[in-house]
Amino acid sequence: MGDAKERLMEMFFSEGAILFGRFVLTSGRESDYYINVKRLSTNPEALRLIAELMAEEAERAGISFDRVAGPELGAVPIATALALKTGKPLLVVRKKPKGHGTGSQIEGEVNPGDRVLLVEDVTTTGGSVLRAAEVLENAGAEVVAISVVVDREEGAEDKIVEKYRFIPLVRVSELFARRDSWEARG
Ligand SMILES: O=P(O)(O)OC[C@H]1O[C@H](OP(=O)(O)OP(=O)(O)O)[C@H](O)[C@@H]1O
Ligand SMILES: O=C(O)c1cc(=O)[nH]c(=O)[nH]1
Repeated sequence: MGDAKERLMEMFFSEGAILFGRFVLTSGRESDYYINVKRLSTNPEALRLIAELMAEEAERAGISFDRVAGPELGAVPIATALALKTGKPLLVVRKKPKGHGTGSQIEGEVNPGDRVLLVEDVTTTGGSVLRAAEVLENAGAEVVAISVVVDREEGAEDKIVEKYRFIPLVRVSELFARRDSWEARG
């Protein structure tokens, strides 16, 4: 765990996954930084580390699950990598039901009583991942935990733990604590 997490945290800096400037977030909030986890989830080494850490942390927490789910879009490669790592089938939760064809909001087979590990790339308010959890529950699934690559420590955890186990791999304060030493390296 230690080495994999350290390497992943280093990659936030080396892969340019932390941006500074003025950003509007999905919740409408504004921020002077942005974590672009897509820089990591599109990098094979980082994606593998994320899947390994998520699988390890779920095991350490004693969480057993039948399926892995990821909300569109940021969590899709992460959930896919975790499905490959664990051998558990994948569910993809759309932001909205598909407007044609099946009309479904969930891709993949979900059955009543399925225990689902729901993953996310970033949590700020937690609103996006909680909406996806509700979609899964409306289909009869049980969300046994929510695992996220980075929690921005802006309130998501408090809301999520009201109902679910929450497993952040990295808290944003851990990244900021490494910023000076990373920059000092030149
Ligand atoms: O905790 P919240 O306040 O809901 O914010 C976090 C959400 O915002 C981002 O998604 P975005 O809407 O940018 O979509 P994308 O993954 O499709 O790029 C991110 O992937 C999370 O889903
Ligand atoms: O809240 C968001 O929309 C958000 C914040 C962030 O740092 N990164 C991201 O992809 N989304």
